[in-house]
Amino acid sequence: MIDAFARDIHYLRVSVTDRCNLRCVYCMPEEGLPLVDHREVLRFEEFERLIAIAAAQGVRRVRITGGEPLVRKGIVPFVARVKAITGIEDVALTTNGILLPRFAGDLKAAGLDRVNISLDTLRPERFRAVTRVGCVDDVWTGIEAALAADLHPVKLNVVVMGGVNDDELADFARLTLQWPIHVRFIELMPIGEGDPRFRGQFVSIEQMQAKMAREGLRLGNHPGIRGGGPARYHTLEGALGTVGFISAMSKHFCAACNRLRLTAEGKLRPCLHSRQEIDLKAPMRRGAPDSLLSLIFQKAVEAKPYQHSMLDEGWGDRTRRMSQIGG
Ligand SMILES: Nc1nc2c(ncn2[C@@H]2O[C@H](COP(=O)(O)OP(=O)(O)OP(=O)(O)O)[C@@H](O)[C@H]2O)c(=O)[nH]1
Ligand SMILES: C[S@@+](CC[C@H](N)C(=O)[O-])C[C@H]1O[C@@H](n2cnc3c(N)ncnc32)[C@H](O)[C@@H]1O
Ligand code: SF4
Ligand code: SF4
Repeated sequence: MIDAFARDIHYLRVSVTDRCNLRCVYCMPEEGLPLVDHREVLRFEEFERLIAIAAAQGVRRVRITGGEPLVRKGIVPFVARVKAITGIEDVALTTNGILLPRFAGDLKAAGLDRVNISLDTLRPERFRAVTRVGCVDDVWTGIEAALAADLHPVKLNVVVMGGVNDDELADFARLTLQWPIHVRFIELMPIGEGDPRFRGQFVSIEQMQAKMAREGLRLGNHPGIRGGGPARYHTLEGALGTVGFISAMSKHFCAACNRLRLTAEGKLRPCLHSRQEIDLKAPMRRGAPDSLLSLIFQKAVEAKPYQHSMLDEGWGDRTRRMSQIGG
């Protein structure tokens, strides 16, 4: 699907649940969010139908996200069904990793291509503070399980926050000397719970790179690894993995945007930042044929803005947090 700015939209991010087993401070309020009623969340068969319709229009990559996708029952057979859809070449999952020890092998067997695992700190007490409930060892066991299952390339997502974890950049980067993993540093976005933190804790990619250089790390350019996202990759000499940067704010990558989002409630969101959402669930449940649902996909593609305006406008959307959009 080609949008109004000649961008090829071929990547669908599917949030299969708004629920999560963590409460990351920049993503969810401590008490959690009012849970969407089960009946309002799409059934896996409904997601499958919509993904097949998107694939028929040129979507080739699917990322399963959430909330935490691994807390939803039936996720493994769902992955297998998505992988079997004609036209889908790459099925990836973004997860906090806590449940990967249990699921990595089965996900691989079901056809999952790869995982991105979110981990913002290597320090146990800090991890507990950032996620409010989590245990960092569980994520490490999850990373090892993903590597053992060959869910390759295994990427780590690190949201960098000033005064919280920006003293761990070198530690994270050095992990790539010992492990074949791809560490990606992400700029904090003023979305949902990230909004009030943004002003005080934002660290730009340029600042991160300057800090790493001061700490003696020499990053060489790297042509990139398998993926459809916006990260720019570098590497340390002799490393098994890479170090990537996702500059969502300071140097956004919207001109190369390739994606649409489908929320757990069956709404198409043309842009991460824009509030607009287009409902697919109601027409689908009223019996709309594939041709009509295809048109709705096209409308969403047409509605994509050229770029986000988070720097000028901040968030201001009280109805949505990152866990509800899928990141
Ligand atoms: N501004 C912006 N940020 C995004 C977008 N998509 C993903 N991100 C952020 O980039 C980070 C990494 O996202 P992932 O879910 O790991 O996916 P990805 O980097 O697109 O995936 P691959 O490169 O295909 O592995 C997350 O913090 C997302 O919130 C987007 O469309 N716009
Ligand atoms: C919303 S989570 C959903 C998937 C899964 N629960 C996880 O944490 O990987 C997807 C990604 O969004 C990132 N994210 C959430 N809020 C963010 C914010 N305000 N700024 C930047 N990234 C954010 C998370 O760190 C994570 O990598
Ligand atoms: S970032 Fe992921 S793991 Fe953390 S609260 Fe949000 S959805 Fe859950
Ligand atoms: S912020 Fe919007 S336009 Fe920019 S890359 Fe993300 S989805 Fe695309």
